[in-house]
Amino acid sequence: FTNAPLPIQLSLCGTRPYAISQWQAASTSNDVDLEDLASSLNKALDAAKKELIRTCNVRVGPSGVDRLGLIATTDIKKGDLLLNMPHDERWELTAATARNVVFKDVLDKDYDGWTGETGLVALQLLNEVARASGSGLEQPTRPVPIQEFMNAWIHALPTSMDHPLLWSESDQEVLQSSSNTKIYRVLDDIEEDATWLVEKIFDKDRTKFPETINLNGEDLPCFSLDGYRWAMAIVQSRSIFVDGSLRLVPLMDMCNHDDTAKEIQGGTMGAFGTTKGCELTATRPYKAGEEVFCSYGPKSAADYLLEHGFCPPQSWKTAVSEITLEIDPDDRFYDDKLDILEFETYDQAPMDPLQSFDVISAPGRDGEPDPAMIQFARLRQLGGLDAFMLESLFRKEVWGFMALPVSETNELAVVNAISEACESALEELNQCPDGGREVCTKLRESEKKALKRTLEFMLREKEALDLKEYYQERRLKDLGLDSEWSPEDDITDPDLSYGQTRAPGGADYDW
Ligand SMILES: C[S@@+](CC[C@H](N)C(=O)[O-])C[C@H]1O[C@@H](n2cnc3c(N)ncnc32)[C@H](O)[C@@H]1O
Repeated sequence: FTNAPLPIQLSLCGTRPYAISQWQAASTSNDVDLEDLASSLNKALDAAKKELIRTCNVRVGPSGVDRLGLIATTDIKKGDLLLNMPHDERWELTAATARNVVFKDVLDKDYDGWTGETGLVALQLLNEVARASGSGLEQPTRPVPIQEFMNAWIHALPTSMDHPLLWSESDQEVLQSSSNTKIYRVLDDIEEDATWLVEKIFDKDRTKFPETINLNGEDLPCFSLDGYRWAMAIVQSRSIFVDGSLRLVPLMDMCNHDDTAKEIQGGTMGAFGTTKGCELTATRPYKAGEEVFCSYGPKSAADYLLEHGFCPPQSWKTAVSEITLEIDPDDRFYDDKLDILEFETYDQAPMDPLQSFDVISAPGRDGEPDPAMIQFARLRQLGGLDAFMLESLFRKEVWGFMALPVSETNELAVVNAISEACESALEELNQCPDGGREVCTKLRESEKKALKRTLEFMLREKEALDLKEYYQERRLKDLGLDSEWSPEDDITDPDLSYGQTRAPGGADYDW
C-alpha cells in the first residue's frame, strides 16, 4: 500500500502512564483543519466505496457536537437508510480477526486477557496504526484502495481525547471515588495486559511491534502501555456490538450520538439481500448537509463516561449506582450455594459468589431493587431453620424459592445486608477528595440519589416484614392446611366421608 502524506500527524504521545499533559501538548486535534481531515477520508472512501458500502447517503465532515461526524449528502426521510456496510474482515476490526488472522502466529490461541474482546480489537487497532506508518503485520491483506482508506481513517482518529482512561491521575482518582462503577478496575486490566504483551510478545520482536512509530516525521507510542491505553479508549468509545460481536467499523465509527436516534444495527444487504452487515437508519428527516446521528444505546451516566468520555442528557434521567454482595466463604453452606449459582439460576447467566448489582432511581419507580439481587441476597442469607431448602432434593427449585420471601428471619437479614451495602457505598462516595471535574460531582450526586432511594425502599420493607407471606405459609396453603379448624365445620360438611374431618383442598383461601 502507499503511505501518502496526509494533512495531520497522528499524535499518540506520552512516555509514561497517565501522562496527560504530553498527550494534550502533542494534540493536533485543536489546530488541525477538520475540513482537510474529512476531505482526505472522503477521497479515500470514494476510491474504495464499491467494496465498502452498499448504500451511502453520508460523507464525513466537521460536526456540531464533536470534531468529525457524518453529514447527509441528500435529503433523507424518516426511516431511510443512511449508510450500510457489509461485515468484512478486510476493514472491520474484531476480536476474531485480531486473534485468528492478524496475531494468529503470535498470540497463543489460549490467550485470555483481562481486557477481553475490547483488548483484542485494541491490539488490531495498534497494528493498523503501525501499518499506516509502514511497519506492523500486513494482515489482513487488502487491495490498495481499501488499505488507503484504512490509512486515511487512522489519520482521522482523535489523538487527544477527553476520555477518562487518558485523564490525569488526580482526575481519575476523583472519578474513582465518584462512582461505584470503578475506573481503577479498567486501568488495572489495561496495565496488566499491556505489561504482559510487552514482555512476552512486543519486546521479543521490535521490528514487527515497534514501541514507537514514525508517522509523518513524528515519533509516537504504539506497541506500549501508552499506545495500548489510547487504543482501548478509542475502541471503547467507537466500537459497536452487532451480530454477536464487538466491531470497530471505520466510517460507521464517525457517527456522533443523539438520544433520539437509533443504534447502528445488523441488517442484510446486497442484490439478493443475503449479505450481512451494519446499517444506520434515520429516526427523523434530515436535509442534505445536516449532521446525522445514531444512538450509543441506553447506558448509565457512569458507563457513558467510562466508555465514551461524555454523558448525554438521557443518561442522567435514571440515576444508577452499584452495590456488591458476596457469599461468605466461611458460610457452612458455601459449596451448596455456589453450586446453585453456577448451575441452577434458570435462564439467568451463572453467577459468581461476588456479585455487583445496579440500584436505580428513576421517575415513576419507588426504588424497588433488581429481583435478581433480592434472589441472590436471600440465598446468601439462607441458613438456620431455612437451610433445609439446600437439600439436594430441592436443588432445581431453590433459585425459584428465592424469588419469594423465605422466612421473616431471612428477609430481615436480606433487608439489613442490602441496607448496609447501600450505606457503605454512600459512605465511600462521601470520602471523595475535593476538586476534579464537574461531571464527577454530577455523577456522585446521581449515584447517591440511586443509593438513597434503594435504602429508603429497604427501610420501608423492614417496617413491613410481618405483612409478607413466607415459605411455610405458602406451603400450608398449597396443602390446604392453613385455615382455622373446628369440629363443627366438618360435621355439617356433606362432602366428607366417614372418618374424614377436612376436605382435600378445602382451605379457606384469603386472596
Ligand atoms: C464514535 S466517535 C464519533 C466520532 C468523533 N466525533 C470523531 O471526531 O472522531 C464517539 C466519540 O465522539 C464524541 N461524541 C459523540 N457524540 C457526542 C455528543 N452527542 N456529545 C459530545 N461528544 C460526542 C465522544 O467523544 C465519543 O467518544
